[in-house]
Amino acid sequence: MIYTVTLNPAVDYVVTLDTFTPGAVNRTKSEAVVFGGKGVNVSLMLKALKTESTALGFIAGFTGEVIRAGVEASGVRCDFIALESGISRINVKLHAGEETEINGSGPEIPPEKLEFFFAQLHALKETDTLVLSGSAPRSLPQDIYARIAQCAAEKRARLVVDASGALLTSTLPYHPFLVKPNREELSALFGEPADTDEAVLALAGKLQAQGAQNVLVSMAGDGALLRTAEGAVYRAPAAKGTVVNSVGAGDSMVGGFLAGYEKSGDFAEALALGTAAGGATAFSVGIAGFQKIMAIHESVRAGVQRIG
Ligand SMILES: Nc1ncnc2c1ncn2[C@@H]1O[C@H](COP(=O)(O)OP(=O)(O)O)[C@@H](O)[C@H]1O
Ligand SMILES: O=P(O)(O)OC[C@H]1O[C@](O)(COP(=O)(O)O)[C@@H](O)[C@@H]1O
Repeated sequence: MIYTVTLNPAVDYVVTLDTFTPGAVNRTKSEAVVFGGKGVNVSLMLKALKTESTALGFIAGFTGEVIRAGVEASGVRCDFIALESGISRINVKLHAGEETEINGSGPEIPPEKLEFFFAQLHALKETDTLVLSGSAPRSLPQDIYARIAQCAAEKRARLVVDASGALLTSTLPYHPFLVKPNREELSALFGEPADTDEAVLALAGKLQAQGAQNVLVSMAGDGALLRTAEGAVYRAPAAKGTVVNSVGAGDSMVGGFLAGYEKSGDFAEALALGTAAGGATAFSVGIAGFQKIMAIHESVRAGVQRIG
């Protein structure tokens, strides 16, 4: 079973405006509400690709209940822990020429609820995959990702991490099967530019030297690069289409990659499906559905190349 962990799920409020003027009253042109948080999005994409998963994490208040109901209605099994106070985040995604995001910090998670979460993880098995994605609410200890990663390692479950900064690096000693930074996150991790394929691959190699197995670097409209544990390098072109809302594209790439890898055990296939899934979501308001992904899958797949 694939388990996704979203310590900090969110309702994403996606608004478009012709122009955005700070300090003034701005009126929207369109608005939409979608359920988000990185692990939740991975589960939604896995479902779209007919791959089962269970969504874990913490929800709170009316927004938490909306997230649970929405995710369950999509057919994803949820085992969220409900908090007794606070609300799950409402993250604002502003589209006014460029994309601006305002992400909340999330509700307080009391120690007993955290203990309950670790008890859930205790049931992990060697055949399971644990996907650890997104930020952690401020109330959680700084080593939270390391502790979860250690738990997965003890159970010999496959670990996948999509997070930034110290949250990501703290998991590397536990040898995650896959990490998926985007180009900006990769550059920020090392304080070095990641503006060419060579630079990206060199930094991906540094992540491997610190313990990561396979490194998938998403590069938005420039596609993606994968450096495998064996040192093979694959490049995928970005899908062609009109961008509607690229929020969730990275999570969709992780979901697509895992669905592709589960089905084929082949990195090129996994990369192709991940890239198609990411593109299809960028061309949609929320997480893309099966038809939209399949419509671009073949052309992306034909463009995937082994370059090293
Ligand atoms: N503008 C775009 N055109 C085509 N594909 C895109 C676009 N934006 C994202 N994607 C696809 O989704 C993947 C993940 O997007 P990216 O923006 O890099 O991730 P994140 O959301 O984590 O920042 C990319 O590698 C690409 O395959
Ligand atoms: O946990 P974080 O880092 O604040 O990110 C949460 C946000 O990320 C998203 O999951 C989208 O992530 P990506 O665009 O990286 O795929 C949103 O749905 C959510 O609002």
